[in-house]
Amino acid sequence: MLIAPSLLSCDFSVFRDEIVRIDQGGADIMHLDVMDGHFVPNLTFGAPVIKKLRNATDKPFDVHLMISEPHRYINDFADAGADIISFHTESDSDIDETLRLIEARGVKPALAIKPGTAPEVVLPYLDRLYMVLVMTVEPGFGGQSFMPDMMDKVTFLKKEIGERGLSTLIEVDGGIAKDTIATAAKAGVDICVAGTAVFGAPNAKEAITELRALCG
Ligand SMILES: O=C(CO)[C@H](O)[C@H](O)COP(=O)(O)O
Ligand SMILES: [Fe+2]
Repeated sequence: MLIAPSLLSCDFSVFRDEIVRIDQGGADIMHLDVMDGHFVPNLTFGAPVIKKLRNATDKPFDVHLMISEPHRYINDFADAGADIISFHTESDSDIDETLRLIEARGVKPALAIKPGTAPEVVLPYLDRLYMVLVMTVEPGFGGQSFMPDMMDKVTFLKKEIGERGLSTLIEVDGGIAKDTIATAAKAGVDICVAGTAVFGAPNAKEAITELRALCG
């Protein structure tokens, strides 16, 4: 299991130091939540901020776009140093065109689905995807409760990935904590995003170590 702390819950007044802290704490991937106040009712940061932070770590930058028109900004996030770009199937952008923009930049493409979205929507694109992001809360805010019934989507997608002989990864995002991560691990999740569970803990390194250990 790879642990991807969500910087959404970090202390933004020392954003760079927070990245260094979780890098040294054993984070595998840096999860960066981009929100536009339109696709979701919250605003965070964009490509210029990510670009300035890119040299704080060598770990991959996993950019989760919660924006209405992701296709308009793919080049900006690629220029900023994104390693993985996830965008939502529920956005207004054409999925095929947006994937092509990501592929053209050599960035790893991922599709994200909200809790109300059926996993079947990603199937036509599965063989092009590095990862599928299954949301386990409604996107927009950290600190919400994990939705265990989303694991049915993980099981469904893992089966499809296996049958097609693909290596597409499954990431879950929202409410991952000490009491929920084993459920995700059992379902076959490859990457767990954790915001509150890492940044709300007294010691981020211990929190990351404990989360990983709970996966068995
Ligand atoms: O995409 C997100 C919210 O839309 C965040 O990545 C997610 O909520 C992480 O926070 P937490 O672990 O506190 O639930
Ligand atoms: Fe996220």
